[in-house]
Amino acid sequence: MPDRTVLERLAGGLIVSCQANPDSPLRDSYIIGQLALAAERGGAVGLRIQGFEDVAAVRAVTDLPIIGLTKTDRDDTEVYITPTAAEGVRLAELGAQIVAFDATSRPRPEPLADMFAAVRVAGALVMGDISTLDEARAAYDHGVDIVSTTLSGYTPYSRQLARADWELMRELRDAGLSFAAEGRLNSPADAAQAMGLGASFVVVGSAITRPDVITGWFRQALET
Ligand SMILES: CC(=O)N[C@H](C=O)[C@@H](O)[C@H](O)[C@H](O)COP(=O)(O)O
Repeated sequence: MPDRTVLERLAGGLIVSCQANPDSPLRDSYIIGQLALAAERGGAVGLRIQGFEDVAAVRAVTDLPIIGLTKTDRDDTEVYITPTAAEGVRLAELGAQIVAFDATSRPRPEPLADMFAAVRVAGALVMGDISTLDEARAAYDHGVDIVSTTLSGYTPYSRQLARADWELMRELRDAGLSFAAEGRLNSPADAAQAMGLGASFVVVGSAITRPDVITGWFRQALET
């Protein structure tokens, strides 16, 4: 059975997403492991890690809780974050205590409830990456342990914002639904604001672990 106390370990804390796109110079599992160690040194209470190799590499260097996911391009669906139960189970076997799934309302290859159940049997909790309040409600109906605002702006029907989706966070809070805040939290002030809006914990990626993206922010600021 999954260890539910992992959510208590994460509560109120910072989870750092250590991911590198295939075209990034940082795309190397050793480097991802080093980014994870740097995040731990800075006080992260958990890590969000993409792909089997990176989850294994990070598990080998730290005991921090891992939220694992895959990013899989498929011809038959728009869903790309952990689209199948088999991927989720493998992530759990490699040491992810929480597996993140796309929990949007888009057509998917396998039913959410089945994927959640399979991952639980493998010993991990499930996070539902959502883009709207309705998707969060549906994810809880299907038995999710926590939802994350990850996919706001990444479905055509959700708010398309250049900043974090504070409105979605307020909606989740007002509906009494536990949530992780994630997506475009690009400064310490953003992270603190998300906690102030009732997030259980916050997940930050680009602003900490994507120097190519951060460099672009600075370059743009100099151009204007
Ligand atoms: C939409 C999607 O695929 N998000 C991914 C989910 O794991 C990551 O690429 C993000 O970096 C992560 O969600 C953190 O967000 P931000 O990098 O904005 O702090």
